[in-house]
Amino acid sequence: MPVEPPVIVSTDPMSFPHSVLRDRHPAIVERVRGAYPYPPEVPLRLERLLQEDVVAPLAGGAHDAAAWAEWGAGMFGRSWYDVPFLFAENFFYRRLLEAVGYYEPGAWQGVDPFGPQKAADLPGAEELAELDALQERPEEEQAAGLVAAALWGNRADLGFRLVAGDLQRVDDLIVDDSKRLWSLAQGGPAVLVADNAGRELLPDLVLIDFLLRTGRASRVELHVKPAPYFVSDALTADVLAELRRFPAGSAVGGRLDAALRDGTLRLHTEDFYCAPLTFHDAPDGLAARFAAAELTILKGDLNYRRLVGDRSWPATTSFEEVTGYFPGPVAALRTVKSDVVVGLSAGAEGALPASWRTGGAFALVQVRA
Ligand SMILES: O=P(O)(O)OC[C@@]1(O)O[C@H](CO)[C@@H](O)[C@@H]1O
Repeated sequence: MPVEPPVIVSTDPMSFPHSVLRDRHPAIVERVRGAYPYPPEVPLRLERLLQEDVVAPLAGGAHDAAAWAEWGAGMFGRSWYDVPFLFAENFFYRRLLEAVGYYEPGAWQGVDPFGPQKAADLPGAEELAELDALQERPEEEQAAGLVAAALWGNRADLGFRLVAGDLQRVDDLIVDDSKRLWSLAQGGPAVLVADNAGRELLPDLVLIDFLLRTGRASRVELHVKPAPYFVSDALTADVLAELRRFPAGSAVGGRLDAALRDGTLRLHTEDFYCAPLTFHDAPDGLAARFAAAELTILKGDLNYRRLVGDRSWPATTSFEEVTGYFPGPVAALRTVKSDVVVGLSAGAEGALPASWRTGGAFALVQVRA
């Protein structure tokens, strides 16, 4: 295991994490404020959250107050910018749910503050038809097309797009281990840890259908978030909304529906997925699920940070070594949208433009068998 560099914080005003806290979080709050005609205390609480300069704990009485008190030990009373970036982001989303009363018993309980944004981003008929048509192509082509779609979809996360402007196609795969990815899918159980709903989840579902239909996986577990998170992250409700988009008669939609009903496709979630932790701290039950899988596919930027650790790794750090702890073979499919990157060959970074880590134009497929 390489020596661990420092955990990323947001202190430097020129850094990417600083810009997330300073620019992205207020933009997210603004959207949430406009999402529903909330009662007057909600915008007030949201404003208070934005104005808070030192991290305050969750109000007592929350069902998870004790867990957050433990995770936040040593963080409370410090500037949001000086605590680990991973903690600051995770706790921001938890506090946002507190501000909108997501867990408070009453009429607004369980209303997803990002629901309207996610609904507006559900795939249209054209995207569905494009992915449905892929099944007519030779299998090799389907496999390559699905990896490309899975990466392209990951660029479409709504938090990123609030600040990134128009989307373009991912330019370049800076690490492409997709052959190894396919060589690992030999017909056993697989896990896909989802990231965003909408335009990312659609290709993920089609990828799952491909794994099952071609016998590359015997069954698939799709892991989703237990609560609204990072704006567009997929919840069970988002999977169900997405499935309803497939037109009647869609072969892919029909097979996914049948797979859920017969248990070859199962949805799974746990609190860990909204905790400020990396996969090093996955609870035993979750680790056992990964260990039992022939292949775990992790989607997206945040899952990547949680896989390798949210640290300032030199880009040439070995992916194999830093992910050696992960229970079972693992593949990361991710467009690069934050500073954390490992597994590049020597000299590769020098050929990339200055904004390559955060611009979302580059992607990687990395695998550890
Ligand atoms: O995990 P995802 O959806 O691919 O990306 C999440 C993201 O947009 O949010 C974080 C910054 O807030 C970064 O990890 C990344 O830029």
